[in-house]
Amino acid sequence: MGLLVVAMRLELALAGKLGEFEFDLQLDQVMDGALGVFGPSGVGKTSLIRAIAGLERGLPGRIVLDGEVLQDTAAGIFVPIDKRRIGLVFQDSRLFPHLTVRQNLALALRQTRQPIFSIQELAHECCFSELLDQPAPSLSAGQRQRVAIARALIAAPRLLLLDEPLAALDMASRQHLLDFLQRVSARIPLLFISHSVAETLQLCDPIAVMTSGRIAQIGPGEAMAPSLPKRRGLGTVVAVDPASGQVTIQLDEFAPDLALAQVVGVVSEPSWLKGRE
Ligand SMILES: Nc1ncnc2c1ncn2[C@@H]1O[C@H](COP(=O)(O)OP(=O)(O)OP(=O)(O)O)[C@@H](O)[C@H]1O
Repeated sequence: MGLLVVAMRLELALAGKLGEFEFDLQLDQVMDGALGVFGPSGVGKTSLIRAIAGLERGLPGRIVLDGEVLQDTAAGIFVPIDKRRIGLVFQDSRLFPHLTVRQNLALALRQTRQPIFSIQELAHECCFSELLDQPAPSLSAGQRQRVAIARALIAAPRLLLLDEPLAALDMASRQHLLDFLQRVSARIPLLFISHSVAETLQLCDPIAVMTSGRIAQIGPGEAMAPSLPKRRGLGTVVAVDPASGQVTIQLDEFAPDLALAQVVGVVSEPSWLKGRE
């Protein structure tokens, strides 16, 4: 990947209802790097990226990307999804089931005359080179997600929208892909939705916080961090040494503040150990 900083302006003003849920989405943002969108379940994050991608016709208003009007309901403009040059990855992205991984990627490659990545490069970066000739249905959920990210990138989108793209992945793959997405964001601006504060803070700057159909706040990652939910994660105790008080915990969610095998403290006499052998 060469170094080329790409920035583009995204202007968005959409107001209306989907079902009983009311939206008033306003955003005017230079997309440069990765914009994180954070918020509890059901506040409208997926609807926001569906609208930008051209999958949501139910929200009237205006969307302008890089000076191109993608939607202007009053003027009767709605550019269809395949003409927007916007990549999209969902939590449970589907591949074409009758094709191999390579064929899925080759099909997406046909959508662009100016590819940024080759199939081999993406297979290597997203760690699925050995799966290229496998039929798509044989993939695990995590493998499918890695291929879905590659498929979105191979079409050389001008903007990549990611909705919980790493949810199906194990910790090591998540960290690997976060590093890769960080490098990608120097070439292609990203809009990244995740329920993980740690992931969002690692990859994204700025960060937008949504509440009930609106973008309530947007600001630099550092400034937004204190208003994000407290970092929590699941972990499993894998070893206890009562003599030294050392408890080894394997984290199920990666924690960017902690290095591998870092000692964060010693439990002198954990109460929950009392009475155990
Ligand atoms: N096409 C639709 N018809 C009716 N209601 C809809 C439609 N699309 C979205 N909604 C409603 O809009 C609200 C926001 O949904 P959305 O999926 O965008 O939230 P979210 O923040 O992405 O949630 P999660 O984090 O759980 O994925 C929900 O109440 C949902 O039921």
